[in-house]
Amino acid sequence: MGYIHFDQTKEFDLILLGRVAVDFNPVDYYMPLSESTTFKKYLGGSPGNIAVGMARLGKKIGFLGKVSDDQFGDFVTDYFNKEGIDTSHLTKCKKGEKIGLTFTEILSETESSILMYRDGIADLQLDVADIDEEYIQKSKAILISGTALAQSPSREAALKALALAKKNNVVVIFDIDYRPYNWKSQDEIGIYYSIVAKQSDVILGSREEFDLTEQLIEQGRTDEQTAKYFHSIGSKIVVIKHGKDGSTAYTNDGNNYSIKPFPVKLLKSFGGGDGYASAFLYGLFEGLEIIDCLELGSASAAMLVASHACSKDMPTVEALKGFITDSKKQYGEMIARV
Ligand SMILES: Nc1ncnc2c1ncn2[C@@H]1O[C@H](COP(=O)(O)OP(=O)(O)OP(=O)(O)O)[C@@H](O)[C@H]1O
Ligand SMILES: O=C(O)C[C@@H](O)[C@H](O)C(=O)CO
Repeated sequence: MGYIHFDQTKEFDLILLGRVAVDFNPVDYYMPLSESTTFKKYLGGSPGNIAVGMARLGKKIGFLGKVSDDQFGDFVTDYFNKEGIDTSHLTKCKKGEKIGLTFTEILSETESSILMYRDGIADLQLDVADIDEEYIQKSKAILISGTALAQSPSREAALKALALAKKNNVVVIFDIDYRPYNWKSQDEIGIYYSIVAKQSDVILGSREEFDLTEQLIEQGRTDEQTAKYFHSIGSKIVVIKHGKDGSTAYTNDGNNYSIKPFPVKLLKSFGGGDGYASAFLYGLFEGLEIIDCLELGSASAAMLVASHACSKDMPTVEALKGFITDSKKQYGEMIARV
């Protein structure tokens, strides 16, 4: 059943709004970051990773974002260009703002942390003047990444993009994407996350991220109560993730579909969410059944937590489907289906 109507006449499948950053993942991992000496550099930033993931899956992707006017800004822009992602609206800051740097600490297969350098950050300089209605009109959907709401002027830019998407019948996808670093207060998180979530067709987040979103609406909701609420005000699909315990998609016809993680040898515990989002959304654009979209998302997530990188290790359709086939051969057809 098609829960989301995408206008097939549009040039872009998805335009993402938010940060693109630079990840430095230690080569000498399974030790404290303070002891690591060697790192690999990758494009990073959750929406940046999702953009790469969806481009790898063959989707036509645009991006609304700001980067630094330096070699790292060039790196991510060139990377997007090589992946076929439109960078016409990925613009450079003019006052020396710096791109986000993410140093990851991989203590063990299951313990990781992320040290973010985000002072004077470029991506939060996205301005309402950068939000072009003609660009948004060209897309089936936009994805707003929650961290873009953390500070002005990016906050107002994201809200303008939201308003223009609604005005032009462009599907709105909200990846809640909570990163504490740039938020000034819990109240601001509740205010701005709820504004966007209430107007979104698809919402993706962990239970904790939905709790933050609902803190000024009603606290302590169950997943079912959360989904029912957002469906009652217009959301079509609510996806609630529970890490290694899997995830569930709630659709506005009252059905829900759950998926478990694919068994995989973990290398790191982060990056799964970006693989999950890119492959799940790919499935939606392909018009697949929700359970098939979830299976793709769960498989991509597993591939990402088993990899050293996020963006660089995003799978192609062939690799993703090969992983699923191999997993089912090894563990059984229902390995991830609940
Ligand atoms: N140990 C694991 N083995 C296999 N898959 C996993 C594991 N941990 C997480 N995943 C997959 O990754 C998905 C997303 O993970 P999680 O719920 O942590 O989202 P997230 O916090 O947004 O991820 P990220 O670390 O990218 O921000 C899970 O729903 C699951 O499918
Ligand atoms: O989202 C971030 O800013 C961190 C990313 O750069 C990093 O790749 C990650 O943790 C992805 O989930």
